Formats: sequence, structure tokens, C-alpha cells
Amino acid sequence: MGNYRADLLKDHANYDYFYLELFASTTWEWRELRNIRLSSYVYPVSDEAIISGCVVYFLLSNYDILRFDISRQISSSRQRFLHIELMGTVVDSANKEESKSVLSEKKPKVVFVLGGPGSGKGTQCANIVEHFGYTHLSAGDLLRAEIKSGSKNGTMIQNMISEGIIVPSEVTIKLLEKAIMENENDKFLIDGFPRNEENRAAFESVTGIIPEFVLFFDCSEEEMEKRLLGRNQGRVDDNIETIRKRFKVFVDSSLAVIEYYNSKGKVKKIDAGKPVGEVFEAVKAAFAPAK
Ligand SMILES: Nc1ncnc2c1ncn2[C@@H]1O[C@H](COP(=O)(O)OP(=O)(O)O)[C@@H](O)[C@H]1O
Ligand SMILES: O=c1ccn([C@@H]2O[C@H](COP(=O)(O)OP(=O)(O)O)[C@@H](O)[C@H]2O)c(=O)[nH]1
Repeated sequence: MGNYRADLLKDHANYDYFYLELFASTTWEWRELRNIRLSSYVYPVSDEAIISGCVVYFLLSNYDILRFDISRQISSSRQRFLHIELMGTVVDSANKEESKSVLSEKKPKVVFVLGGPGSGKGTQCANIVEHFGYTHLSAGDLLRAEIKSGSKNGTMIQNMISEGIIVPSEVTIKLLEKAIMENENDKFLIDGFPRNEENRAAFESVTGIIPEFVLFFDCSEEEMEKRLLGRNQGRVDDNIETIRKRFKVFVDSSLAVIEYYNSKGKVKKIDAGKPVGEVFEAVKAAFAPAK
């Protein structure tokens, strides 16, 4: 338990609680593990569980491995604790090196377009493409296309999008790199990414790309909720329950990215609660060369 607290919780104020059932074949009993506390940054990728003797390993969404040793349950008079350790991170290092050299040769110009779900990122990106010659890469669209393509990560991505959870950085970054490499343009709008600090740090270190600036669409939850419920694109996550989860993820994880770039003087904040045309006037001003 000591390791679990020390390693997983030291940096994070926010966590989610999970419930796990294990079948002990020796005693022929189901064991219920309640209140497994994980940082909100991560999510167990359940179909990746590995069992060896009394130890269960779970791959987490950030490629950390969580180790449950069910033979080492610690009891106190009030509560039962399970011995849980964080085992380190799965890193695809060979691939990282390869992609870094390829993308750093291309040296594309990148603008991140961030804002809550329904703040109008996609809508304004379409306008920016027309007026300023950028190529629009929506991280969410790339992930949805990956599900449709029948990729091995499809089920995991589908589950995470349905829950409004952030997909592991490695998956999203690979899709973004591929899209950048396959396009001749050298100016890209990356819409809806990075969604947390881990996304941001991984993207910068893997690709070597630092954004020119960050466009931040600031909009009230009330307005975003209204827009998402009216979006009508048949998305699995545009229902009120998932919308609320996405708002929470945005506040808990994504705002930190905007704060980081703000501290570097890179954020251009747009009042996105106005009508589309008015928002675009502000967007145009953000893209105009500084005088
Ligand atoms: N300024 C705006 N005022 C009213 N509705 C908008 C505005 N911008 C976008 N919308 C609508 O709101 C919904 C969400 O917009 P979208 O661009 O898809 O947001 P995001 O990409 O940030 O999730 C869409 O149906 C879109 O037509
Ligand atoms: O970099 C990204 C972009 C999107 N998503 C997932 O895709 C969903 C939809 O994101 P998108 O940007 O398409 O829509 P928005 O929430 O901004 O309306 C999110 O809730 C996440 O589950 C993700 O994990 N990483």
C-alpha cells in the first residue's frame, strides 16, 4: 500500500475509484476489491490484464503497469488493503527515435486549437483552413477514423471515447505524426490535442515540435452543453452523461495544458460564447501578423 500511495498519488489531487472482482479458484470464491484509487490521468485497459500466480498485472492507459498481489492483503480492524505497486512504463523507444528524426526534418509549423468540448474548435478550424491555408488535424477525428479502420487499438479507443477519457498519448501521437508526414503542407492546426500535461510533454519530446501559439476557445459549460446536445452527428459521446464526464476531464486535466502555455506567453484566448461570425473575427485577429 505504501508504494501505491507514494507513486501514484503524490502529484495528483484528483483520482477516480474503481471496483474489481477476482475469482479465487482455490477457495472457489469471488473477491471484491472496492475503492481502488487511481489518478484521474489513467484508466485500466482491462483486456490487457495478465495473471501470474497470485499477481495480477494491469496495463494502464498511460502505459504504466499496476501490480496487484492478492496474497499480500493487509488487514486492519476497519479496512482491508491490497498490496498494489506501480511497475513502470511501457515505452516504444525504437519508434520514438525513428519518428523524431523524420518529423524534425519536416519542421512543420503547428498551432494547437484547444477549448472545452463544444466550444467551436472544429467549426473555427474550417474557417481558418479557408483563410490562412493551414491543414486541419482533429485528434478526435483521427481517433474515430482509427476505430472505423478496424485497428487493433479500435476497441480500447472506442471504450475510452464513450467514457470521455483521454486515449494514451502514444496512440494519438502516432496518428498525428502519420497525418503530418502524409500531407505536403507545412502548416497544421492540431485541434483537441494535447488534452493533458502528459500528452503535451510526450508530443514535444517525441516530435520535437513546439507550437507557434495556442488558440484557446473560452466558453461557458452551459453554452457548450447546449451546442453538444444539438450537434447531431451521431457521436457516442454527445449524450448528457458523457458530456458531463468530458467537462470534468477538461477542467481536471486539459486546463493545465493551457496554463502551461500561458506561462510561456503562447496562449491567444478567444471569447467563444459569441455567434460563429464574431468568434471568427477574433480568430482572424489572432492569426494576423503582429504589428
Ligand atoms: N459560435 C457558435 N455559436 C453557436 N453554435 C456553434 C458555435 N460554434 C460552433 N457551434 C455549433 O456547436 C456544435 C459544436 O461545435 P464544434 O465546432 O463541433 O465544437 P468542438 O470541435 O469544440 O467540439 C456544432 O453543432 C456547431 O455547429
Ligand atoms: O487528443 C485526443 C483527442 C480526443 N480524445 C478522445 O476523443 C474524445 C472526443 O474528442 P474531440 O476533440 O473529437 O471532441 P470534443 O470533446 O472536443 O467535442 C475525447 O473525449 C477523448 O475521449 C483523446 O483521447 N485524445
